[in-house]
Amino acid sequence: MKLAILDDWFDTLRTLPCFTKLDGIDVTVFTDHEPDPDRLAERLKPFDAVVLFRERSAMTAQILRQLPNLKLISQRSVYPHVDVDACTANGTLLCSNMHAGTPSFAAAEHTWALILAAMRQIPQQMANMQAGRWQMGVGKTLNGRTLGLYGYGRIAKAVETYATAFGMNVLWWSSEAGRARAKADGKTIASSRDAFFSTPDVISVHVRLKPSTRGLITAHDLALMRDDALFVNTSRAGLIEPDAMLNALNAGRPEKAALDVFDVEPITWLDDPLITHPNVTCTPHIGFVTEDEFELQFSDIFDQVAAYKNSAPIHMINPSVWDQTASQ
Ligand SMILES: NC(=O)C1=CN([C@@H]2O[C@H](COP(=O)(O)OP(=O)(O)OC[C@H]3O[C@@H](n4cnc5c(N)ncnc54)[C@H](OP(=O)(O)O)[C@@H]3O)[C@@H](O)[C@H]2O)C=CC1
Ligand SMILES: O=C(O)C(=O)CO
Repeated sequence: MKLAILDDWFDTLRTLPCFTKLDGIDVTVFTDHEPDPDRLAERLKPFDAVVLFRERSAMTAQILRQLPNLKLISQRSVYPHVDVDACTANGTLLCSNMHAGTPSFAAAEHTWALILAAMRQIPQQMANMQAGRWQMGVGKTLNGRTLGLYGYGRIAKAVETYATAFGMNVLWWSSEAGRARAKADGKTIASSRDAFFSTPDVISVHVRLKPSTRGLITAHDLALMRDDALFVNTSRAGLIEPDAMLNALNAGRPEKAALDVFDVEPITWLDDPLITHPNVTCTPHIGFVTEDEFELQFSDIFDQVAAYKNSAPIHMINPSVWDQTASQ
């Protein structure tokens, strides 16, 4: 069996203990990204199976038509960048690890790393020290402040548990269905969407990107935020209306942003006005990048590949789930 792993840009999977589950399988790891569909199809022709590190290479009908011998696609998490109908037409089995590992703790912890770094100006304080300057940037205490959480899903709930430990008040907003679930769980929901944006000291967004949530957070929403507030995004940049984040920071509302996700990843140029903005704390999409999380998630993926090779039963999810989720 020949397996291609796509978009493992830093060749990290090979270092995981669970990689040994692929023993006996001829594995090729592609550390570059091939954006051209026909060239990607050409690249994949020799392979029986493909593992998608995340939603970077779309498995479209155009590609799958050229891969009649592709037997298995296993993708981490669930995104709509794999054409389910084309897989069915092709006889390609599509699996995900979605129901096994969840990325909630790693991403939630990283959300807090960003909040703390921004509130205490840690990157700036460290840069000053390393430049030989002993200066004191005055930070903000979290205790007693209000955290606004947008989206009532796995990561938002994990983020909330740490907020409680910091003595923060939590105010929620989500889709109507999310708000109904939050209300049933006894959470405090903002009286209106506008009230949600105008009240908190920190707002963190935890929503999936799909056609209906693209541009969900608008320039109007950001302009409602306090002029001393922090906006945090570890979900997807496409949830924010194009250019709204930079314009809002330049207008001074919110004061700061802490970002793990960007419109184009990886960035390939210097002087990006958002990333180099003095009021932005940023990281290169590392919310889920921990040894523990990788092991948890790819262990499932590699089990599926090995099960397929050994003709053993594979954990599958209902294809209709693919319609419910999406990303960039
Ligand atoms: N930075 C990183 O490395 C990582 C980022 N992520 C990202 O974090 C985000 C959250 O993931 P996770 O918590 O697992 O997702 P979940 O699916 O558990 O939760 C998503 C939430 O979004 C809500 N939602 C959906 N549509 C809307 C809408 N129109 N308005 C408001 N809320 C809406 C859902 O509510 P409902 O379903 O009730 O409508 C749900 O509460 C995702 O974007 C994911 O891609 C995840 C892991 C790592
Ligand atoms: O699982 C996710 O949504 C991530 O951002 C990591 O790819």
